[in-house]
Amino acid sequence: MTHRSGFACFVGRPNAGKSTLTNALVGQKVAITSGRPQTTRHTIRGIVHRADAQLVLVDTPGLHRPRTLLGERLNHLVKDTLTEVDVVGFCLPADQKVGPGDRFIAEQLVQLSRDGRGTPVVAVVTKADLVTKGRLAEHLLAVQQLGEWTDIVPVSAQSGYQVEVLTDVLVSHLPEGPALYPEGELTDEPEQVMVAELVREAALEGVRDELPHSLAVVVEEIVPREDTGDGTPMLDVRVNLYVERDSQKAIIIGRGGARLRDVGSQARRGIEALLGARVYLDLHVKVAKDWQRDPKQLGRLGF
Ligand SMILES: Nc1nc2c(ncn2[C@@H]2O[C@H](COP(=O)(O)OP(=O)(O)OP(=O)(O)O)[C@@H](O)[C@H]2O)c(=O)[nH]1
Repeated sequence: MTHRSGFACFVGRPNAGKSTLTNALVGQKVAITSGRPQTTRHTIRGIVHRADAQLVLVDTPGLHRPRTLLGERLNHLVKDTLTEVDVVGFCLPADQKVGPGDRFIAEQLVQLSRDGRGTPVVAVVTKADLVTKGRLAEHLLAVQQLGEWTDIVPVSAQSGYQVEVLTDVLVSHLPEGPALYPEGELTDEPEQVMVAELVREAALEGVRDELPHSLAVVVEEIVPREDTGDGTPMLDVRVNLYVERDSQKAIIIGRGGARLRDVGSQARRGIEALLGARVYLDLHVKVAKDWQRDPKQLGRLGF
């Protein structure tokens, strides 16, 4: 039996279902999903282990037109990722007509496969459960006409429809080779980034409209506590949340600090599950003016 291994990534407009699909393929929640666009800022990988293959999924923040410097950095990150993978899955949600955003990404993919190594692109029609068979057929035709795809696969991450088929198709484009990661390893993303994602997700809950892109989260340190009293392991996790304006700081903190306490306890539950230890979470909210437009600050905040 030949064994294949390699990298795949999903691209697509915001909300196309990339993170949810990654989770469905990997079978465990690793990336952060939400009903709002562009919550995934970092490249988070999930790994599909099979007897005949290992598929490493790179979850990208989504190609989009750069509006701020942050947007440009994200696009570079995406392009770097695309040239490094063995196969690209271009996600197009079945419940939305092919639009200018999709055409923009399609053009970029064509350009990339010309400049790069001719990376195969599989068109993935996501959220198939949301439409009728007739509508799905129409959408598949529209997607076919959008560009040159090695395959077109309709899937539903929600119902599991064709998720196995998609895995087979992606695996078929990987080179022969041994497993790249030991089994059981779900992500090679540093723990700190996942902790930051959990805090960011909790902090944006319910206030996404007010501060969608103005929040950066940096984990300063994760240190085991020396003396925990009863001997059970405990970690001190210190996290800074950066916003651009004082008014945004007030939103995060809430009246009398009530909201920040809720954010802390919600994030802490996730972090304890992730790190497998009790956690003391120390959150600090800071104002960094116009951090999205300042290259120095972007560097310091990890972008
Ligand atoms: N019904 C249905 N909803 C889905 C499916 N896949 C994703 N969704 C929903 O679509 C929304 C967006 O999904 P995400 O996975 O966060 O999309 P994304 O492409 O990663 O989004 P960005 O991180 O913004 O680029 C969420 O509300 C999901 O629950 C699916 O197969 N069926």
